[in-house]
Amino acid sequence: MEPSGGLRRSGLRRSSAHLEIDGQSEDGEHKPSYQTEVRGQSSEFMTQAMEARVLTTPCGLGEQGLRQVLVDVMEEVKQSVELDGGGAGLLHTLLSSTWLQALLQAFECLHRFKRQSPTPALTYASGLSLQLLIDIRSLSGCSDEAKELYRLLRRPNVQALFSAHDSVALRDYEPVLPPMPQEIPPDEEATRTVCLVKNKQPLGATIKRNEITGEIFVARVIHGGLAERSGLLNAGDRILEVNGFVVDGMEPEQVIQTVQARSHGTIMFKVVPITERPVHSQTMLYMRAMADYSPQQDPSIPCADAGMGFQRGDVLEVVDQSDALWWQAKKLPSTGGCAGLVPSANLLRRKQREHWWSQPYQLHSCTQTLSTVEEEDMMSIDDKCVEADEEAFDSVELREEEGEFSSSGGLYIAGFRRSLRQCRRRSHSTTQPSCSTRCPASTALSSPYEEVVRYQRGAGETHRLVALIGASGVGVNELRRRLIASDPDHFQGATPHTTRAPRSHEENGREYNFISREVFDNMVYNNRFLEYGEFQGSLYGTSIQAVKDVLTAGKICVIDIEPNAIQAVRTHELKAYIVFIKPPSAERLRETRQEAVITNDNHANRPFKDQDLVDLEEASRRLESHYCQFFDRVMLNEELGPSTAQLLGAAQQAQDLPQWVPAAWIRPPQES
Ligand SMILES: Nc1ncnc2c1ncn2[C@@H]1O[C@H](COP(=O)(O)OP(=O)(O)OP(=O)(O)O)[C@@H](O)[C@H]1O
Repeated sequence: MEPSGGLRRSGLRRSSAHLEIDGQSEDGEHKPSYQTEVRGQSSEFMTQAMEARVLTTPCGLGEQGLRQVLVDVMEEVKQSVELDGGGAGLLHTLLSSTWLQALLQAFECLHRFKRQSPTPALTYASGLSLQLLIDIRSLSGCSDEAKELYRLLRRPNVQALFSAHDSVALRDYEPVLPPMPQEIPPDEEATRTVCLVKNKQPLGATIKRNEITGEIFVARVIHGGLAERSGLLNAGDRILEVNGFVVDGMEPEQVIQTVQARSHGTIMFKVVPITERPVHSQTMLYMRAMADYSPQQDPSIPCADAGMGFQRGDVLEVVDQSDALWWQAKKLPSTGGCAGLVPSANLLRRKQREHWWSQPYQLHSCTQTLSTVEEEDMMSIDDKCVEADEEAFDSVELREEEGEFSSSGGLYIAGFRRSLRQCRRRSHSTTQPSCSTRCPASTALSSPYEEVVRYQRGAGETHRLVALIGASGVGVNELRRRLIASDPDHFQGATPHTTRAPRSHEENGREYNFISREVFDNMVYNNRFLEYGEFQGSLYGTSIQAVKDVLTAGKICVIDIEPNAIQAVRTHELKAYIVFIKPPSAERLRETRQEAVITNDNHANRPFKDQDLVDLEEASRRLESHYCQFFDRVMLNEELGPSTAQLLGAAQQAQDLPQWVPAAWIRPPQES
């Protein structure tokens, strides 16, 4: 029981029933009030019965006494017990408890004493009379009244009266309080009865056992769960009983079974609350998962049922980071339910390193054989391309270019050169191919979560770069070309650089920026390229500046990239919106790609074969499975018309609607 100074009337509330017994004397003086907490849900009729009782109880407790109020309450509770086995029974047990009765007796005793106790007029009357006698004698000429007072004070009977007064005033007349009942366990007053009403939802708390003492504790309270919402159970509380069963020495599983025995209805815990409650600071932290996690496959999770699985790309709202190892989070879009346990960034990184239980999307090629095999796969395709007739590529390039001129009414759309696309397959990202930075996968390993924030481009800001990515042959370039052609004043590609000599029809700065190998090398050295590569002895690359030129001209820059360039475009200044172009099913591919041509085999520009469709599906699946966490949008390229319209919508939404972006993009440049 803890005193409180409020003036509340007693009552049981409907959903979180407090029994509050307050006092106010008839003369309006505040009396100490006592509050016993029995939270939980009492039944409707109990609530009404108690509230009715309260309303008819006179305010002043002086005459009737607290115990009388309690006796009345108990009488009503007794009648309700037969009707309601939950809340009423609990309240009856509480009000009948010996310790509560003893405390109320002590309270009444003190209350009576405070009202009736005589208080001395002076603490030392003899001393004051002596002082007066001395003062009067020291006067040179005193009045008759002063002489009279002097005579009175010197009388032996008056002196005896003062002396008697002083000895009475000095004595201690504190009341003797009734003894506390012997049978109360010493720590009984430190326990709390917590009553929660379960309605088929989980309790939202985990428990642990002290292996030495066998004591059971609340290990963690899950955010948004029943226990957390009640505010009555805290991590560190020691559980003594569950529904009347003593739990000390029980296996945690047995305790859980006892709790789970009731899928709904009242569960009563007797707990010793933790003395120092942890301070919860509400965090508004959002993280994009850069790794997959499955609690069911993680033997180290403290409670798999409380765990929450996620996949790369999921955005998590982290609601509790108080535990260094296990955070609590909700997956967005959140339906407002219970949070789940997820490994902290450090723990997940450690697990990824161990990686014996999980499948991180792509371990770095230094450490994982699979990745190496896949890379070799791609290289072998590359080699085949290189072996193909050089003239074939040149003629394709020329034809494309002519097509672009004619289809766009004299408009030239840069950046579609076949040779550039071919050279990409052995390309480099802007960061030099050091082992740790070359592929985005390595970054994800060091950072399994990426903090994200909601971002919407401001009116005066440049547009976000739109970067398309997809397996070769899926239609990335076809869609990009159609998007730009649909509104060339609004969309534009970035003009690539090459060391190749210009052809007769080519203009510097239109098809390519033609530069010397020396200049190209210098640009590579200074990290000026998003990606670059070599094809048939010439270097090709897309520079950051070429993209920025389009953006600063107020247009939306649309480029296509290889996975190696993902990291290079995900920057504060480009804020790339990455669209993954996905093929439809093999059957739909066959139907829609009747007129399509492919250039990723020994032959350039030949019709799709069945095996091409199978390969395309497989390459696309691999690409998605490795890099999906970086995709802002996944788009199916089924039929060209609707797909172009869909891409147009996505590119526009990237500029106009709020999107999750890495928090580092939004922070001031020096912090990112
Ligand atoms: N939705 C579609 N329906 C029919 N044909 C399509 C569709 N999308 C693309 N194509 C055709 O498929 C072929 C390959 O497309 P595209 O050249 O755009 O592929 P890509 O993804 O850029 O790959 P690469 O860089 O290897 O050429 C082209 O002939 C293109 O016209």
